[in-house]
Amino acid sequence: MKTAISHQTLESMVTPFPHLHFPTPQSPTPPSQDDLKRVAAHRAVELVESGMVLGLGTGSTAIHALDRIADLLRRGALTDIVGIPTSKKTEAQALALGIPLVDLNSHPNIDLSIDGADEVDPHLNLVKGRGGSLLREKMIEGASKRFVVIVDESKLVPRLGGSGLAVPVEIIPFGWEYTLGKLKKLFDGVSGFDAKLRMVKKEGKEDIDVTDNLNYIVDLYFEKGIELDLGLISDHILRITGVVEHGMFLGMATEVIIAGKDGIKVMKRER
Ligand SMILES: O=C(CO)[C@H](O)[C@H](O)COP(=O)(O)O
Repeated sequence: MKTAISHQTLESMVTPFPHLHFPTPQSPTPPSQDDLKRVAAHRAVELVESGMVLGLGTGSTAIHALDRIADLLRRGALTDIVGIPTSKKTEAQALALGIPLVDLNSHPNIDLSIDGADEVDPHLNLVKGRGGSLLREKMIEGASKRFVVIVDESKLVPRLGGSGLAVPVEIIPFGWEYTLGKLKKLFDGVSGFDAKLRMVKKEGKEDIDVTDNLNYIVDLYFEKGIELDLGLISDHILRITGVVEHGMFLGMATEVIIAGKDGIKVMKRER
């Protein structure tokens, strides 16, 4: 699989927003980040056809896709859709919206998954899982014929890990300090590297964050982004016993829909 993306091709794919209102130059309010997330999500939902099995993403961008799908189902513009949620949160949201759900066991061949991302690099590699759902997302999106990523332009980075935010790794709770130590050792000597167990505030108290799969998350920080070979890093992380999965989605996205102040850009991967 090779990516055919350059800045030039990216620019040439810029299209105006065809169906959504945006403030004109006369208008004082620029689109908010949430407006941009909704625009990208609605564009992706244009790819949904009746009868499809859909992977339903997790997060503040993916919820706009769920809302739109539910709206089209209610109006009869889409029929016979079933969705597979990538998290318990998405499952609850989809049920509340009336989207029929199935699971990966009964439906292992997914037509289309739509999900957000935390970072997108120029080769369509992603960091996902700052919302904690990376494992189910990777399983479901990996089982999809088409995996469409929806982001606002703030998610574009020259290299993964480059936004200063974390690259998450899901680990089993047993011996977590041992696994954290192994991850730290792997990147020993990498300047500006740090690794921390993800914590969460619950009722005013700090507690360990637990995933839908009852695992923990270690967040890896790379001050300058990952300057090493991503495939190699992926292999080394996955080889640590105690690691379940990491949040680098390499070569998985078939296209990325990016909403920015100037319009929508679509980056596609050639198969
Ligand atoms: O990977 C994810 C959750 O695990 C999300 O897709 C990612 O965190 C992006 O979230 P948002 O759309 O809220 O910015």
